[in-house]
Amino acid sequence: MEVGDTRVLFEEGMQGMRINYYPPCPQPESVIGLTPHSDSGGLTILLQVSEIEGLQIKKDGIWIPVVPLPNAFTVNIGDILEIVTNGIYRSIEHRAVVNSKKERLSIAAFLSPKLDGDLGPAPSLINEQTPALFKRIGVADFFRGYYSRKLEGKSYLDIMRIEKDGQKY
Ligand SMILES: O=C(O)CCC(=O)C(=O)O
Ligand SMILES: [Fe+2]
Repeated sequence: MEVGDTRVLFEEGMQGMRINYYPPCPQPESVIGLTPHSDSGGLTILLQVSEIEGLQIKKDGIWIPVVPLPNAFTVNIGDILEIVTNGIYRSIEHRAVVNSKKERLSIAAFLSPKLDGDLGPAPSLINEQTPALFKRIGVADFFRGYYSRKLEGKSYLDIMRIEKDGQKY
């Protein structure tokens, strides 16, 4: 992949930050802290404060805890990186569960492209053998669509997939 393909997209990009607070819950199995989703941006840098467990990723249909390491960030791949790499890097579906005794805090920094461009698979990755798997879309329209829906696994990314012979790839 040519460096310029990512530079043009992420140069002068945006950084958003979300602080999530999960109070303790006496019936943790009956609630969810944060519903399953993939992050919209390029990369997410996440701090699981005080190393309290709660983040889980979905791998082969199974939820797996991401055990926080002391003094370490967790880095998640977001939907935009999946689109730009034409599916070579996959965004990760994740959720947060709550704890019966301990409160939990996480701080997520989302690194995204600037709003006034468009995004799609990097031109240097596309040829006849490996056609584009995702549509091109304006960055602002992409985020408008993402935030106007419920968080629901990777369902928004599925809308971006190009349909071929009646099938989405
Ligand atoms: O609390 C966590 O560990 C996950 C937070 C998260 O996925 C998000 O803010 O998008
Ligand atoms: Fe997330």
